[in-house]
Amino acid sequence: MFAARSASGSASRDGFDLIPPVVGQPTSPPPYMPYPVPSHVKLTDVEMEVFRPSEAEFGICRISIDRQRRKNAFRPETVEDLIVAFRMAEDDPQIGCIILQGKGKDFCAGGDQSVRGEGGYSHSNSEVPPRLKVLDLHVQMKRCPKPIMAVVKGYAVGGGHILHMVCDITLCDNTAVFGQTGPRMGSFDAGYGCSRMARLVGQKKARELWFLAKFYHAKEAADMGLVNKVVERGASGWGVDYEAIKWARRMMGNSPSALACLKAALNADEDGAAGMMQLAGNATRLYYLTDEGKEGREAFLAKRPPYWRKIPSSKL
Ligand SMILES: CC(C)(COP(=O)(O)OP(=O)(O)OC[C@H]1O[C@@H](n2cnc3c(N)ncnc32)[C@H](O)[C@@H]1OP(=O)(O)O)[C@@H](O)C(=O)NCCC(=O)NCCSC(=O)CCC(=O)c1ccccc1C(=O)O
Repeated sequence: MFAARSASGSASRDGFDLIPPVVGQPTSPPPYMPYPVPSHVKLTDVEMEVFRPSEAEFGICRISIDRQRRKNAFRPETVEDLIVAFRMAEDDPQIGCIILQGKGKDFCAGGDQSVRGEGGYSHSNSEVPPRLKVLDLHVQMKRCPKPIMAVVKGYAVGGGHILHMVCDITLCDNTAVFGQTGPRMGSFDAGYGCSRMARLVGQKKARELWFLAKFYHAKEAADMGLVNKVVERGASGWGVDYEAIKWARRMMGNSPSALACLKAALNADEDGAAGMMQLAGNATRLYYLTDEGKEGREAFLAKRPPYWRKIPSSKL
């Protein structure tokens, strides 16, 4: 039961107190288990894990880029693994929230420059000129109906910085460093790398980030609106991982369909007709559940005219 509302109101009475306490202590690694990846799926550059806080809750799927020798820079195979991993997490009805992180000390140092050839990134199966397909991954992440949260430690630069910006929420610890390097490296992202950034930090600041290609520490990034919360790393280094579990449980305690529709709505203006289509798809999905939607299907299958007037909701 809720306590009686005080005259002045209270920010702590927002329902969070109804969620059971956080599991585990930040002195040991968070209790993720290997995700049950089917045997026909081979992930070489990405690790998938799962943590379900309790039987009553959805699970959190944690997707980690694992190329630590190159500061988790992504090559074409990494992007393909991420596309597969996000698809699995999105389609899994047991999963309520997805976390994207880098394994080890860094989030991601962008596109792997050592496999970048004359026309793009070399890959045996790629078209000519080769490309990273990372823009396809960005679109997939934005279309995913589940919240995606970036957990950033160390460098999130170049294409790695864009990956965190495309996520719905970003948490980081005080080791995090953010920035674009493209203009120094002979690269740029004129897609979400520009439009999303300008929406997050404003046009002037976005131009500063791209034109100067500077790096920014966690607090500066948070002050600019790139980051939701900076968490003290703590002695163990797991501080932000436990905070991420807390945020995920908080989101997963809310209505999944409400979150999916809100995500689509918040993306809609940036994504033009494709964004409206995503939002509209949710409306059609909900409509299928109405008596009116069912009557249309039943009438067709019974080879009779639909009888709309028997349904009160047809007055709309
Ligand atoms: C991140 C650094 C500042 C870290 O510096 P430091 O701590 O000193 O570590 P290093 O010794 O430099 O790094 C250790 C080790 O990792 C290798 N490495 C780091 N980053 C990369 C990388 N991006 N590619 C390949 N290898 C990398 C480094 O060489 C070291 O290896 P050794 O063998 O020990 O020498 C610093 O590392 C740094 O500045 N890194 C580069 C950051 C960067 O510029 N990233 C790429 C930007 S371009 C991009 O991301 C592509 C964007 C993209 O994909 C795209 C987007 C939109 C449309 C199209 C595309 C597209 O298809 O291109």
